[in-house]
Amino acid sequence: MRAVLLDIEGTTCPVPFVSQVLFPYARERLDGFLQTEGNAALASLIEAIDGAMAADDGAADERPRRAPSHDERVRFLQSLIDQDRKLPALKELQGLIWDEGYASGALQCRLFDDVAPALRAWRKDGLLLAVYSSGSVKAQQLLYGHSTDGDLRGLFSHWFDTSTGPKGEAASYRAIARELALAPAAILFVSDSKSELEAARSAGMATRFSLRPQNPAVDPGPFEAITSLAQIEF
Ligand SMILES: CSCCC(=O)C(=O)COP(=O)(O)O
Ligand SMILES: [Mg+2]
Repeated sequence: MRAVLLDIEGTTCPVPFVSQVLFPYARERLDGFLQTEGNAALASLIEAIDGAMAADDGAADERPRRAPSHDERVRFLQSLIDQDRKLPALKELQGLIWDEGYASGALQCRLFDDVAPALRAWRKDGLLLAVYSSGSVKAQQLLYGHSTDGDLRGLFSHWFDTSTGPKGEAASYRAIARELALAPAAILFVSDSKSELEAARSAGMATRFSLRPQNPAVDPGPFEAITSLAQIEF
C-alpha cells in the first residue's frame, strides 16, 4: 500500500460534529452571509444555487424564469442542509461560512482519538495521505487545521471534494488514483459509506468500512470493518 484516502464524517470525525455543530452553524448564518456584499465567490455560488433551484422545480423547458428571492434561496438551502444533500455550491458556501467560526474559535473539531496518532505514524512510514469528502476542500482544510490535536493539514498531500466527481462513482476513484500517480490497488480508502466503498472497490482500491460510535450506518456488508484507524495493518 502506498497511500491512504480518508473520508471525514463518520471516519475521522464524529457524525454529530457535522450534523449537530457544523450544519446548524451554517444553517443559522445563511441569511446574513448571502447578503454579504463585494464577495465575487458568493456571486457565482448564488448563480449555481439558483440553477439548482430551477432544476429541482423541474424546469426542463427554456422559458425565462424569475430569479428566486433572497428568502426563497435561504429556505431552499436550509432544506438541502436538513436533507444532507451534497450540492457542490452548498458545500462551497458552508466552507465560507465555517471559515468565520473556526477563525473565532467557535468551531473546533475533536477527531476520534486514534486519528492523529495514526496519521503521524503513516506519514512516518512514508505513506501518502489524502482526503476525499463531500465537504469542500476549503471545509476539509479548516476542519483539519483547527482540530483539538492541532493543525494537521501538513500531514495530507492531496485533498479531493466532489469537484473530482461524486463519491458514489468508480470514475471518481480512478481520477483520484491518476492524480496521486498510483495504481488504485496501491490506495486504501476508508469510509463509513458502503456505496462509496463499492465505487472505490470497483475502481480497484483496497477498502475498510469505518464503524464509529454514533454512525448511522452500522452494516459493513461485504467490507472489512474497523472501529479505529489503529486496526489497519499494511
Ligand atoms: C469537511 S467537513 C464537512 C463535511 C460535510 O460537509 C459532509 O457533507 C460530510 O461528508 P463526508 O463525505 O465527509 O462523509
Ligand atoms: Mg462519511
